[in-house]
Amino acid sequence: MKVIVTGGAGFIGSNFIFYMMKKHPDYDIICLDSLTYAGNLSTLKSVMDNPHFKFVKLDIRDRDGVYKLFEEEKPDVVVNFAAESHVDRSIENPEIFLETNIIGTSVLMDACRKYGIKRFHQVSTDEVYGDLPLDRPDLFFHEDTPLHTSSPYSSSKASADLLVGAYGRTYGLPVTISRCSNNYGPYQFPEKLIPLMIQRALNNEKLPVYGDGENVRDWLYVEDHCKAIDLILEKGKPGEIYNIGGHNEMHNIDIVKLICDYLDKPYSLIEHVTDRKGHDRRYAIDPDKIHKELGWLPETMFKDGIKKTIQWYLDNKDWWENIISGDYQNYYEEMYGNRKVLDKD
Ligand SMILES: Cc1cn([C@H]2C[C@H](O)[C@@H](COP(=O)(O)OP(=O)(O)O[C@H]3O[C@H](C)C(=O)[C@H](O)[C@H]3O)O2)c(=O)[nH]c1=O
Repeated sequence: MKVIVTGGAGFIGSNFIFYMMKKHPDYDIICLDSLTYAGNLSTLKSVMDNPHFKFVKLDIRDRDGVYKLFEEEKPDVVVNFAAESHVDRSIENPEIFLETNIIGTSVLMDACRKYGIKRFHQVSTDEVYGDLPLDRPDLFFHEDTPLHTSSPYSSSKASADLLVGAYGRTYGLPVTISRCSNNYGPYQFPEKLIPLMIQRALNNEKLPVYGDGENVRDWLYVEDHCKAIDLILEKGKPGEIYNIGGHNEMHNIDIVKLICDYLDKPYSLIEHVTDRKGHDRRYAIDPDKIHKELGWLPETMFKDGIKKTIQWYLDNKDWWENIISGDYQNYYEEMYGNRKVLDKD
């Protein structure tokens, strides 16, 4: 089995490569990644010399490059993790989100059509469903919940999902889609809530919580997510969508306080700042379908996953210190500097 993993030098993609190489040591894995700011070759150093692994630096928008790769490699399966994924960046600069997330996905699927494929799997997000109100804890996203996006990021992912469905129906491409909730774990780029707060708390820097901090996210340990995708590749039905949630809803402010507690840092570091534009209030997935049909359930309790994650960032300071130096630091200071500190009451 030959699997192309796009975006494999990023957070979820790299964790998926590690998971697959352990679970299926006989599979050949090709990582296709353009190494944007969020992709890191150093993340993949433990697999670089494995004869079943190959890294190819390529942008999924590069049609000629993608076709050439497919012609040479004749992959059986493509799992598309490659995406611009950060909501705040999409609000500042939507264009690259549309190009990579929509056009890039269509280029990959055109290559699949041209060279043949057993499965094209699209890694998507629960953000395509929009948000749920805080005062209706009885409501959850289901696979047939209407798409109702808020940000340029989620709109680009929803557009890609629609295209994937269309390629399945019109061209008979064997496609599946998964929509996950918020992932956390090792190798996450420190612009996302959990690693950002860990890294800043360790440096005794202010912890910027958007708005009142009551927004809810459903946290999924990245390895559980990887297991679910592997199951979908093995047992999922072409044409189907599977939601993958952690069944673990938490308010942002509680996560930030928990990180302070683990790192023995004072809550006085926490600063409520201008809210994200269009900020989704609550995400919550009902994982019933993937549980009933494929037997998947999240295995990692949040209290264990967050401990493992914090410990990983403590043990791998070199990895993230390297990443946040230089350009990223300047970018972050600019973004963060634009946010006003809100009064406490
Ligand atoms: C960076 C940051 C975030 N936040 C808030 C904003 C959100 O309510 C929550 C999580 O934010 P983050 O940007 O880490 O993740 P989401 O916007 O929920 O989106 C993430 O999860 C979905 C499923 C994807 O599909 C996205 O690709 C992924 O980025 O913390 C703050 O309060 N302060 C901060 O400095």
